[in-house]
Amino acid sequence: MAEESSTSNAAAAEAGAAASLGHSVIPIVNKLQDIFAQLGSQSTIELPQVAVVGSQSSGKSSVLEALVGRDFLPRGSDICTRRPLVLQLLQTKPNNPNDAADDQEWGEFLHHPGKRFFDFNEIRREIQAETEREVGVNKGISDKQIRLKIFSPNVLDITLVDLPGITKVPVGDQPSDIEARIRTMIMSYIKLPSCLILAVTPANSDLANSDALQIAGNADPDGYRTIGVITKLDIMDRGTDARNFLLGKVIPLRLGYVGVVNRCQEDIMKNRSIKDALVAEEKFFRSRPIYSDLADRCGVPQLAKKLNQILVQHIKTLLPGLKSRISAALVSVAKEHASYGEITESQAGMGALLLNILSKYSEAFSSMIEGKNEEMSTSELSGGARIHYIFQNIFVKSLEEVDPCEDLTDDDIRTAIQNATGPKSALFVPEVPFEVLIRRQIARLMEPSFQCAKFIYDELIKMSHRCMVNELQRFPILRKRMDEVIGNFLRHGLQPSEVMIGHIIDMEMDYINTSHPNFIGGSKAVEIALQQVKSSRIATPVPRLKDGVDLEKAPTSERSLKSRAIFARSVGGFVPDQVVRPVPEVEKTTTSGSNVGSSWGISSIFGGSDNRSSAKDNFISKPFSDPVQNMDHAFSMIYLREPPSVLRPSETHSDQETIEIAITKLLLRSYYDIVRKNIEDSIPKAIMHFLVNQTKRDLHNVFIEKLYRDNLFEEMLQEPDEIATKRKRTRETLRVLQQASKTLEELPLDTETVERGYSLGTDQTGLPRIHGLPTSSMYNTSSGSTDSYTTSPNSRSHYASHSGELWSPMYGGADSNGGGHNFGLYRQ
Ligand SMILES: Nc1nc2c(ncn2[C@@H]2O[C@H](COP(=O)(O)OP(=O)(O)OP(=O)(O)O)[C@@H](O)[C@H]2O)c(=O)[nH]1
Repeated sequence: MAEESSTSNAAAAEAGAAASLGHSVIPIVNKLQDIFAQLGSQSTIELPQVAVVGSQSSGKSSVLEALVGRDFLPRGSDICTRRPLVLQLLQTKPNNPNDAADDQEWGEFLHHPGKRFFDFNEIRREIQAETEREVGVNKGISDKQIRLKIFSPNVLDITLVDLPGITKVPVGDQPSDIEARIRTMIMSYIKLPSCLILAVTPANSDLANSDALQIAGNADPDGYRTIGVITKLDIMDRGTDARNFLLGKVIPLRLGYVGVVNRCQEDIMKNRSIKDALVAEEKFFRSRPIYSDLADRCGVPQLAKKLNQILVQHIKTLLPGLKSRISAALVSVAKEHASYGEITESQAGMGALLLNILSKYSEAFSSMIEGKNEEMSTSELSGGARIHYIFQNIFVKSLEEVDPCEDLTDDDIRTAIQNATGPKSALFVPEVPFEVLIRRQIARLMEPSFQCAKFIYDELIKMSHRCMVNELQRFPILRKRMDEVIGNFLRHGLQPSEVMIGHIIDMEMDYINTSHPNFIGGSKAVEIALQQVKSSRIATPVPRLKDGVDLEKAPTSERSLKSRAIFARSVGGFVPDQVVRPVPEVEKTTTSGSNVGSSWGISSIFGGSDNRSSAKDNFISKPFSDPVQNMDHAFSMIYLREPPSVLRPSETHSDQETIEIAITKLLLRSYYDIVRKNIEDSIPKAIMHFLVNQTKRDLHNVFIEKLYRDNLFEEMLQEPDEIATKRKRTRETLRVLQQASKTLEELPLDTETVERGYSLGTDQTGLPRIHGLPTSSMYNTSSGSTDSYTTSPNSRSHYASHSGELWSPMYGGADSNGGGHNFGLYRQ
């Protein structure tokens, strides 16, 4: 007898713990929270909140209390919960597990910040008082929350909500629409997809009319997050039982039902403890054979188990994300740790390390240029690709866009042509001005070519800075010295490439190869120029050119020109600066018109008059000073005007000049194209050869020559203190992450292990180990004894088939019967 009672006490103690909500999940959650903390993230595991709903006095607060395992909620036969109570359970971590003070549990209300309530009876009184402060003493209700935090080392971080019960008839201070108001209030909590609903219905009422199931059905029509709780099984009408309710035969529910027996009002008056109540509950079910085959759906521990299963499912859904975060963190921390390297103190070791760094740097630099860099970016161009871009998209493209005649006005060309012929009237194609002008244009290519080399140089400098950034972090002195060496080396590499660029452009300017097969040549240029002028004349409404010449009237000349690669020309008259003497329009037209008309073409070689002479006539305003005539004072002197300091060609173009200009432009463009192609090809080659490839080839040697000195090892491999600290810190983070990853791998998330309860510890190796606890159920502690009733797999499948439950928890389907569980309660 004595033995039986001690067994019963032990069972009661264990039941208290086992019945608590989340008891068996706490170790998993704790471990996961630790992992989050190790990852340095603020985020924690968010568990779904649990709300109890049901009609007034159905036993909601009693169920919640039993799940929490502490008496602290006002309960009574009358309306008790009149404001929503949001109860946040928060786990405290004992600083010292051996210190009893660390085991303390207390409550804190939002409306009493900072005040700790260690006496749970006082918490109950404060809930009552706070309710009354808001809604008076006469049964009034309010949707204004009371927020209470319970701190305890033995709870799971979860939020529970106790809601006012549904009532139909207003009493006391209740408004006439009390039912609608309460329903709206309840819905605002249970409609949240993350809310688990405990739909509480007393067994002594009609389940088909259950307010709880009705409102839960509205919020969760698929039943993925609603558990039916049948209370007061002990006060059912004699001769009735709740079997059909529990089996889901009255109203099927996906997550099923759990029947419970809480303390009656008398128990409350007598201050019966929850532990005792759990023992009494167990006795109740044990003494009712009608429930013997429904062991998995009878009793508060079973309700806690069901909730635990759902929480496990929830945690399972979080794991993949957590795992990938840990893996990512592991990779980056491992890399960072490797970048801090190991400490080397011997001279030989330092030499080898330095040599290794210099070689790796040179290789990394070459790889960057060649595009073989391991850490190749996919978001932007880097290394060699940027060099290619500078050559092709900047240098070549800019050159292609250049028009060699762009900054040459017709007047410039005309002036050049006239200057080139000197005092004579030139007869043939203006070759000299072409060469002068093309040289000027080729010279323009010098600057962009130098610029291109500078861009590549800058690019190489940038690349050198990006090389081995992490690895060299620990050796700032070496990094600085290497930057100096490579900077000097690149600067020296720039010089020969610039010299070469100068040569290439000079070569192009030095010899204008008019025999180049791609050059248009004089005759073709003449032909095209004539066509151009002709078609432009046709296009213009005025049939005559500005100087009054109709080219159609010169067919012979054209033919002659077409047949020859050169053509004769008649130089347009020089007109002095307009300031000197403006030429009347009529006079100009007549002069040049007759000129061109007669001198255009081959015929003009022999018969053409020189414009300059006619122009000259215009300038004569004073008699020529002659010594003979000077003697004769009877005659007035003829004075020539001083030639103007600046002479410009006349404003008007002769027809011939127009063609000459067109020809010159054609020749310029054609030859420029040839040069441009050469430059576009040879400048990048020169830069690659003298600067880029030279650097690649010789960098390693230069490093060795400049930096690999016995007496420099120590100085260059000097590490800042901060690196040593970082190395230590990352080593620790790495260890923690490895452990977290291993813990995660070993988390026993199969339902069976979780239900049985387990704890995670650390073995001597520092790695986590898992203990299976004997059991989380009070009912099979004495397995093998006659009091232990284990449900056989057969019997489980039997009642499963009768259950009418569609077990598929909100986080993705698990079998509520949890094949292989050992939760048998009662003798069959
Ligand atoms: N006999 C018996 N009485 C119970 C049981 N559950 C609750 N009671 C009693 O029923 C009354 C109401 O319980 P509460 O837990 O306050 O019910 P509630 O649904 O929270 O009530 P309100 O918040 O007022 O809506 C109390 O007197 C409880 O002691 C049970 O399983 N058996």
